[in-house]
Amino acid sequence: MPDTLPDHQATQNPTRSLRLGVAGPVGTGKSSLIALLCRELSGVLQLGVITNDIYTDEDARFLRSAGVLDPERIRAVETGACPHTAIRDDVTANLLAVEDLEEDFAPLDVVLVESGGDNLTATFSPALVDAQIFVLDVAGGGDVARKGGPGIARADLLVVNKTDLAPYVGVDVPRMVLDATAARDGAPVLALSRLDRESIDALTTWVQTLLVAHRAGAHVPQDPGPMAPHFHADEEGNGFLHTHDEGDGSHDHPHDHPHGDVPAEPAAAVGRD
Ligand SMILES: Nc1nc2c(ncn2[C@@H]2O[C@H](COP(=O)(O)OP(=O)(O)OP(=O)(O)O)[C@@H](O)[C@H]2O)c(=O)[nH]1
Repeated sequence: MPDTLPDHQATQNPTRSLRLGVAGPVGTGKSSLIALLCRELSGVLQLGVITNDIYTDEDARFLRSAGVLDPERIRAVETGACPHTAIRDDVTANLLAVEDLEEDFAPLDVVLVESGGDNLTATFSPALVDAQIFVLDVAGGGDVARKGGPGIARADLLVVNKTDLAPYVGVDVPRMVLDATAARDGAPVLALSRLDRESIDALTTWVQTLLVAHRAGAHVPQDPGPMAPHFHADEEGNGFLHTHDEGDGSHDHPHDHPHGDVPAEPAAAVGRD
């Protein structure tokens, strides 16, 4: 736990929070990790949460029903058929949501932004978040961290979640952490379980230490780089290859769905890879 958290008055912009992204594949525990942070830190920090879902507010509803934060401080962005585009290329809808939250509950310390459950390489734009956590779980297999993409390699923190399940899925957690640390050139990797008090304390300490660095101007947001090309299924059971190489939301498939904004007409099938 850091010794002191400088208060807002000491910062250049008293209404500007630390914006912290949480990304990772479907079901690895992003919403649960955010709920955990809210439960642990809402007594000492002013928090807000933005969730991204394709065309529901399911994650926001889960978090509101968890009763860990004033429901008014949890807001949903419906992202349309390319959920990662809203956190990577066209971040407007998310930025507006973050700024509204910061204004309505000023001064906020931390705004957590959850990406829609998405593929293995989803990354946030540094235009949207100051830092990002990438969440894997042991159920995805011990190899996944080693095979990783830009989120795994260059997020500010990699979480290997649900370590309590490791004995049931035959994963060697210390080995997985070592592999992940090597894939990240030594950047931090945290083995986490909601049942393991020590790991929860390590997570909250990491966030508070980051907040101190952010307020001191010592934290420099990193761009983990563009997402790797990935596949989306379409309604006919075919699909298209989707890239973010140009960093402007452009990609190589014909389509009529919106990017990063509330969808006018949600598509029926979206590939989650
Ligand atoms: N055993 C165990 N289960 C966990 C842990 N953390 C989360 N889970 C469970 O994992 C499942 C998925 O968790 P979520 O938080 O919904 O995952 P998510 O990444 O937000 O899911 P999407 O938003 O659908 O991508 C839920 O059933 C959680 O209860 C943990 O530490 N241990």
